[in-house]
Amino acid sequence: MTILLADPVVRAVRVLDNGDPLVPLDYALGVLVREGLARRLDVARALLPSGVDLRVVEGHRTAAGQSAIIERYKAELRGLHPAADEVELDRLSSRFVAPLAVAPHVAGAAVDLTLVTRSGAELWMGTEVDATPEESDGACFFGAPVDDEARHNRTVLAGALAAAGLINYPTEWWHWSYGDRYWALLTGADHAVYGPVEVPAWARA
Ligand SMILES: C[C@@H](N)C(=O)N[C@H](C)C(=O)O
Repeated sequence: MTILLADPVVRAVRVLDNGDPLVPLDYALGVLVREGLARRLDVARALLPSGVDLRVVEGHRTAAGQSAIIERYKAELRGLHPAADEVELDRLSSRFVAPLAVAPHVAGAAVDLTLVTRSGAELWMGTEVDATPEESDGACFFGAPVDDEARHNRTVLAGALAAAGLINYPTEWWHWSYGDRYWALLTGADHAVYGPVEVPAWARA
């Protein structure tokens, strides 16, 4: 059964931040991630079939950016589920966006990504990156019944990223992380190694 990011077991995981800095990815303009994650993405890239590469769409996200996505999506959910209380809204929204307290992107520990050919064409994955459960009728879930091409490409993506030490958030085929609380919970690590981190001065506009 999928553990959602709103589940209290995620928040209960300890964080002992190892202080890895945020670093830019030279193959993804404007994207910052923790150094340990960047190294693992390099490993994953090397494991991909010839002619296929990662397109990293997003890495570190500010707390304000995370909160804005939460508020926007919760407003949509309130319209769709007028009888839902706040606990249920938190649960539903965490299928698509993490609660701020445990947000992997805010820790620089997560990437949203897909696969591209050498010429930059995106491979078919069954949905666009960031399609909500409602927009995609559930096809955004990694294990959803998608067509053979999308299943093959999701399997290639997962094979490289999992071998490099990342874990997937099962409600989003494109979301992978290393070092955050969710990663620690799923891998059985004693603690998370990345907590919330600010954008360094050198990277601010
Ligand atoms: C909003 C979506 N792109 C995303 O990043 N979701 C994950 C679960 C997150 O908020 O960490």
